Amino acid sequence: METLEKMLSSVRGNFTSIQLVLLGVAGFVVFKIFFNVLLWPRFLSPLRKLPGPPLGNPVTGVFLEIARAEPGILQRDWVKAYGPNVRAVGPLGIERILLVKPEVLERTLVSEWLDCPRPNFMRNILGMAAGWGLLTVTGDEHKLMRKVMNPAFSIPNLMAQTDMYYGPIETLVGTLKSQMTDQGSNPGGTEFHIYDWVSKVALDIICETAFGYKCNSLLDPNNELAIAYEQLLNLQSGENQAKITSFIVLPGVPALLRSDWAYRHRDLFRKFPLTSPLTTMLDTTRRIRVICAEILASKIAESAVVGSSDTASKKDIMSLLLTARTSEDKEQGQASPSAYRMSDRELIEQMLTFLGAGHETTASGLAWTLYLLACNQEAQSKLRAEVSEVISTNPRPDYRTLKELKYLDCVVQEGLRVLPPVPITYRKAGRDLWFEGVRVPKGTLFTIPIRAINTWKEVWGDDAEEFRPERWLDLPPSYHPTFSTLSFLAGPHGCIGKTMAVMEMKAILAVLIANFEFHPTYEGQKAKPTATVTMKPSDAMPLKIKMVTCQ
Ligand code: HEM
Repeated sequence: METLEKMLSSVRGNFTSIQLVLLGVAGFVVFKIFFNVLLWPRFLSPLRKLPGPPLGNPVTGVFLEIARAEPGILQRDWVKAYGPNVRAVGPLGIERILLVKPEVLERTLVSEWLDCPRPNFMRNILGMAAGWGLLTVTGDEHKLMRKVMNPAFSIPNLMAQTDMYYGPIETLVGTLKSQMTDQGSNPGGTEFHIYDWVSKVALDIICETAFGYKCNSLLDPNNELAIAYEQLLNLQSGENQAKITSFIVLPGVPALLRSDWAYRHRDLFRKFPLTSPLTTMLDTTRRIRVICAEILASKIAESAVVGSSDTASKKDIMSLLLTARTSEDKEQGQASPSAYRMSDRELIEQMLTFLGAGHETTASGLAWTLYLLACNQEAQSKLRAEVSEVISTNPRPDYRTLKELKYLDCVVQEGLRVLPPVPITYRKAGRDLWFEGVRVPKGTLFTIPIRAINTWKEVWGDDAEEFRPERWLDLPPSYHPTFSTLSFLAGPHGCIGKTMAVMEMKAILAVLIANFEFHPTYEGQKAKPTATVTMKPSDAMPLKIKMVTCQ
């Protein structure tokens, strides 16, 4: 005892108190890193019993492999190799488990969704790129916000909106036809980067259905919103994504990036390689917000002048949210403390969310489906036979007619199943949970490998990865109506725009397939998906198009 005291006092004698505190902090940090990166995942975690890929380098874990792979494919390979309960260790020892089985997905996405929120890094990235709206809120705030928005996505409203799709679709058909004529007759077909075109038509449709705003990106290359939005989308390379993600996870950064200071000093970010994409992101999202604010202001002014009945007659989502807000205010004199009243600022964030969540996803879904049809001429001809019969007599089929086109429905479901625009999503354990007898510690990351789930051979059979629309006419007994395809996810955070997106895709495909034939640009053309927020074609999907001569 005496010797120990002597040792301690000799140690104390050599250091000042501040040095001792610093030494203690440094020792704690080194131990914490050692514990998190090596001890916990390798020897202590209850999840270490689950099968999975080798832990790899302690600093990066499986991160580099994931970053290099085609989106969703590595996860699919893991499920094939290790079964549905896979554990993988990411950077700095952070553990993740893959959720594939319907029982576990049901708990995470539906019955225990409040205990399995979106992880902060995901909310911050979505908030930066797609507004601080429905995609970023959670818990009670989410429940209230979603309740206010659900009526805008109701079937009667979607029925009323369907006709709005056809203006942009007809413009697209006319533009493609005139470009084909300009390029002279080409028996093999004219090559188009199809993603760029469906992206424009999807932007024009979402602007009209969400805000009643004519963006006209198909015809007007100078439209402010289209330009700002295109610049924002161009940021979405894998490299930029990695830079933004690694910066945004640092403490305090999301709050900093939301501040006016960050916007005013946005040029500073350009000077450092890690933060360089943020300058464009801050600039473009601010420009989009300003345009959205102008649209909103004109709607508010319009409803004040001509009365809210005029706004009420409009079917775009923003007018509906505004009408709901105005009538609630009238009913209550002022909103009761318990009622959820969306402020102007929140409405603007929602507009950004609809643009972000509703545009690129639909455009990617269309591009992939057209590619799959180009590679499967038999399915394409069968679809043409079905849609041409309708389009030849009724060029603008309504909601009910589109819904009744059985093969079109099979094609859309199958395209979204095989190449889902959102190939992976994440949740985290908000508390300790038990899955299949294994304790899942609070903070564990859940990977929901949508692409792997959609093509899981245990459910879909040996041809699970093939595009075969007919399978929807005779579903396998192992098919689960909610959890066997998760292209739109499920549960309270499932896609609010699902029916709208499906109807829009159906209308666009019906008209395009009735007017054009789609072919690969070379034999054996392969899809080239790139990992951004959504999975889109890295080559903008070149396809050859020919006009359909007789219907
Ligand atoms: C083919 C097209 C689409 C696909 C594949 C798709 C897919 C998804 C997925 C997978 C999610 C869940 C994300 C997550 O929690 O991890 C989601 C959520 C969402 N989607 Fe879509 N979406 C599409 C179109 C649309 C459209 C057209 C809109 C609106 C106009 C929209 C609005 C939203 C919103 C607001 C959420 C957040 C819902 C919530 O958390 O309550 N989406 N979507």
